[in-house]
Amino acid sequence: MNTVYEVNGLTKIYDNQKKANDNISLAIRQGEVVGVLGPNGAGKSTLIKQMVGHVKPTEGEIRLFGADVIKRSDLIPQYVGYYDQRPAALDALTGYEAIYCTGRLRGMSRAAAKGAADRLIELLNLGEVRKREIRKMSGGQQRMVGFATVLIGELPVLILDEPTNELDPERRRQLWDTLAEKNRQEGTTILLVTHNVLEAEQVVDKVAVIDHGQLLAYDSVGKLKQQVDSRLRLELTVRPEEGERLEALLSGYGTLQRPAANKIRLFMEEGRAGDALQAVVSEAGDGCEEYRVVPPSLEDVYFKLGGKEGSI
Ligand SMILES: Nc1ncnc2c1ncn2[C@@H]1O[C@H](COP(=O)(O)OP(=O)(O)OP(=O)(O)O)[C@@H](O)[C@H]1O
Repeated sequence: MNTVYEVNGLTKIYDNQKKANDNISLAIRQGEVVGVLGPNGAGKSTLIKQMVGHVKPTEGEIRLFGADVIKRSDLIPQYVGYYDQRPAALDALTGYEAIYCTGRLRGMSRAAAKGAADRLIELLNLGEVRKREIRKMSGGQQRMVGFATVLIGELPVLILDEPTNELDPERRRQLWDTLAEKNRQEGTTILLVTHNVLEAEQVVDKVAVIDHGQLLAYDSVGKLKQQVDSRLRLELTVRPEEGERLEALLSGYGTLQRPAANKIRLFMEEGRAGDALQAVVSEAGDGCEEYRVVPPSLEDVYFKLGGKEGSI
């Protein structure tokens, strides 16, 4: 598999002496979907801004298809579609114009750009804002138009910084589905920063976890999960006054947590799940209002590796 991006020993110290990236090295191969996770201020945006040539590294190198992007920043727009929040520079254009013009800037013919803009408007349900100026759109609509401008031109690499911010659940799903489809059909390489860990899990192959500017982990979702915890989790919603009795009932099956008065979590080896469930079904009675068994999630990985609760 070809290497798309290679980041070696990347460090960024801003003028205020803030070290936002600290010796980060990673490689992204063709066709991979990589999620960058980490709490607020971890250094995620700083990393990708350097990868698209918007911020100059203090140390280290970044190669895009083998070329040094610091020396050859002209190559970036040819290969990389970068989505940074909303298309502020295009504020005075309508939805259609913004998408079409971006296609033209990427070298498409008039007919090709028109056809592609029409298809994207249809695909992303943007008919309502086709003729509306971007500055008069809602935040979510602006973001979806921004997303369409990234997609036009079928660039081989997409880099997206928190693309689902401000989007409603239906739009979020549409965005994730569109990215997954693009990756599957065109082999597009995708790097995205997101706080939607649970949603990202449906799409990403690999995860980079960053905190305090350092890369804490970089691996496939499956490998990270194994590394963090391969146990299943039984989650119960209980009547608080029954909590102690139920904890006693389950204590022999694994490790218990009581995250809230009405919640009990039991981490257990796969082989114990049947017996633990049996105990709940036959002995918990009214004390347990709801229960479910869940495998380790990307969210578990994130928290275990240093992500902070409340920051996603
Ligand atoms: N231009 C700048 N000058 C000085 N410090 C900066 C600059 N940009 C970012 N920082 C600082 O660098 C650190 C990393 O910021 P960055 O935006 O990369 O984090 P992030 O992980 O993307 O955060 P968030 O999830 O909140 O968007 C933060 O402490 C931030 O305050």
